[in-house]
Amino acid sequence: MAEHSYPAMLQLTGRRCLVVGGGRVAERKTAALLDTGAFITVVSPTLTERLHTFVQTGRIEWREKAFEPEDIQEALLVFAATDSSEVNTFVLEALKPGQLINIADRPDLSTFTVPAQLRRGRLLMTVATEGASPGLARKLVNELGEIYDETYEVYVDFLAEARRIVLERVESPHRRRRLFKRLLEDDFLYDARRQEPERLWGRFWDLVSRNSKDDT
Ligand SMILES: C[C@@]1(CC(=O)O)c2cc3[nH]c(cc4nc(cc5[nH]c(cc(n2)[C@H]1CCC(=O)O)[C@@](C)(CC(=O)O)[C@@H]5CCC(=O)O)C(CC(=O)O)=C4CCC(=O)O)c(CCC(=O)O)c3CC(=O)O
Ligand SMILES: NC(=O)C1=CN([C@@H]2O[C@H](COP(=O)(O)OP(=O)(O)OC[C@H]3O[C@@H](n4cnc5c(N)ncnc54)[C@H](O)[C@@H]3O)[C@@H](O)[C@H]2O)C=CC1
Repeated sequence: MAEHSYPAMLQLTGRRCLVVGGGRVAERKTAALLDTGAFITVVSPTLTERLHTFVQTGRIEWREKAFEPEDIQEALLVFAATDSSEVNTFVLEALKPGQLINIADRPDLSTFTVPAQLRRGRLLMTVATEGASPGLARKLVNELGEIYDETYEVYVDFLAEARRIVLERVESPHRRRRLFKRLLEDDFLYDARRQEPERLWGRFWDLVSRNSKDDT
């Protein structure tokens, strides 16, 4: 039986991440780390223009040199993204217990691969093919982007706040479940799409007041 990868959302605030290489692939992996709160170090004699701007704006640290095993230090995630498979394997050999590695040209030796992603605020959709076809992952994410437009950022924020209020005000688990289900019906999404917060919240409060009566 084939062994499949396990999906997980990593919280990287305050953790160290090391990117080895400063080309196109390293740039993409680094860009995806920027808003995670991780400390990002890039080790490479050269950088793309975009990586240079990340250095200039203080978003990443740059060690302008070839990779050495000491660079690994206490990084949780390590990305070996140079154009030399020998260097990438050298990075793997320097890995210490507990560190996770992504090797750009060797998915078979990697502890994790990176899926294609579409973000709408707190909503994240990812597509992975376990290395079978990164292009397909990208294509499907582009298709998802057409269906799940920017409205979803507002909508997910609304759902989060609405959920918090329901948890605070409605005691009966049965009523809560019914409300959560009701909130996912399309009329709320349509209100979010029309950018009419008053109408959206009006509908919500109306629903809550009807459903929290006689609550025991
Ligand atoms: C295993 C994996 C390891 C990893 O990197 O995590 C891996 C491996 C390899 N990719 C290769 C090629 C390309 N990869 C892309 C693009 C992406 N690659 C990504 C992920 C992954 N790529 C992981 C598997 C993900 C999965 O399947 O679920 C994405 C989804 C995420 C990201 O990188 O952030 C990002 C798209 C998202 C976006 O654009 O937003 C493009 C297109 C382009 O560059 O424009 C090309 C060129 C076209 C082509 O070849 O298809 C090669 C051959 C290199 C060579 O020819 O030597 C290897 C090595 C091999 O297959 O052995
Ligand atoms: N996983 C993925 O998504 C993809 C992986 N690839 C693979 O990734 C490799 C890298 O691709 P690109 O970024 O396009 O290459 P690139 O040629 O743009 O960049 C390579 C970078 O590695 C740096 N480098 C070289 N030797 C180094 C060393 N000893 N220590 C530190 N840095 C060093 C270079 O200075 C350069 O910045 C490709 O050779 C290919 O095998 C290619 C496309 C997508």
